[in-house]
Amino acid sequence: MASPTPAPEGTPARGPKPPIPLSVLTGFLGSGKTTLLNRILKDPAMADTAVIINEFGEIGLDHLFVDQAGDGIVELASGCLCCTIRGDLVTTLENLLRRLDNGRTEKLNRVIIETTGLADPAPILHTVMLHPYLVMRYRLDSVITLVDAVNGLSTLDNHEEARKQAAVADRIVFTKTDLLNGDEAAQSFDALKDRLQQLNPGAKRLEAQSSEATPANLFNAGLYDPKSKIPDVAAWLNAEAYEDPHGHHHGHDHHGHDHHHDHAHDVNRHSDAIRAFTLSTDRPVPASALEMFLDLLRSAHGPKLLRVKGIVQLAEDPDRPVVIHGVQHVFHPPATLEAWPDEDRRTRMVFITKDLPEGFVRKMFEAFSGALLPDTPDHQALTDNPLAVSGFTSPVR
Ligand SMILES: Nc1nc2c(ncn2[C@@H]2O[C@H](COP(=O)(O)OP(=O)(O)OP(=O)(O)O)[C@@H](O)[C@H]2O)c(=O)[nH]1
Repeated sequence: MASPTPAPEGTPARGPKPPIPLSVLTGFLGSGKTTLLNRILKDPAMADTAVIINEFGEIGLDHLFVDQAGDGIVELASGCLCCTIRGDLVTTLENLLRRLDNGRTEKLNRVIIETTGLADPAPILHTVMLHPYLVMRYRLDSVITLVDAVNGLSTLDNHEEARKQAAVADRIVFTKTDLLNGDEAAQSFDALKDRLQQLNPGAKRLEAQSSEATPANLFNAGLYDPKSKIPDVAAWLNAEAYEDPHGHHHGHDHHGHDHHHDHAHDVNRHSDAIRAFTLSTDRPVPASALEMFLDLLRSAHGPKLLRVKGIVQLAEDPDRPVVIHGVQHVFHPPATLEAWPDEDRRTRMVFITKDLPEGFVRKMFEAFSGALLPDTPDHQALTDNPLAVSGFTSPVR
């Protein structure tokens, strides 16, 4: 069993290699993952990609195979690599690095992990985020979720896993749009899009059959675009997309009924427990307050945080923003940027939560960041007695 090695032998002395972008391709059973992969792997922009899949038997990449190597990694005619998860994902990811470091593979531009149809992508992201070596060599790029335009709505209605897959996506790709015939199908597709808007307003949407489903549009959704020095934080966060298109302000709705979600019932009879919202403040946040906020949120409500992304202006170092990125209870090591990418220097965080109301997170953030509401315990009280936090769930929906 391979264990992480801090400095692989044979690494050229010219410093560490840039981390390899890693994307997760997910989508419900039969949603068209293999079909899309087969198509995009032929694109020259996908050269030197490695695809990790669960079972070869399931995937129709046979015609691309040319060479079966001992480590279970297969070289495709396109120059890409393909491997199954034979041991665990860590071993598979290490094997790819080993090939790169010992020169058996010359270049590795990208890794794509195709999940099984029923998988929750979070544990895959955790595997990389929690591993001290892998987190240095790979960087999380995008979660791409495929949604069947015909069956997607009923799949979302009936399967929790499908809702989670959609909620954590950076890209939502509609497949089988060619099968949408007639008014009824068109209406159902509109309802599907509305439903996804509720689950995950920030994800960019594409149609698999259209010319827009290119590698450039599917990938590079992460914070770091290798071509630009200053990361495009605004595109990564896409915080504007979380704003209510109907003009209701979430933040002013702490008490009683939440009309934003009421009108949503027209399209969403099932009242998803998944919520997407954004918090922002132009007041710099003390580093200790940020740490306590995230710690408390993570330790008390980790499983309910499907995805958290943010850029934070620290009181101690306001010119160098900190980027946070969490999936459930696991947070990526925070990254400090050398400068703000544009003139917007507000702290902005986007949340996709399950069974965790927006008002609760908002109040907790306001308490820690110092923007106190009159009826909110101050952050000193919260940290003196973290159990007190549960006390202010009651008035908030
Ligand atoms: N008409 C049409 N059929 C599609 C499209 N995408 C996929 N299919 C078909 O849908 C079926 C399932 O596609 P796959 O690519 O195998 O789906 P998958 O997500 O990899 O399936 P699993 O690995 O079983 O989860 C196949 O018969 C495909 O030919 C599409 O855009 N239009």
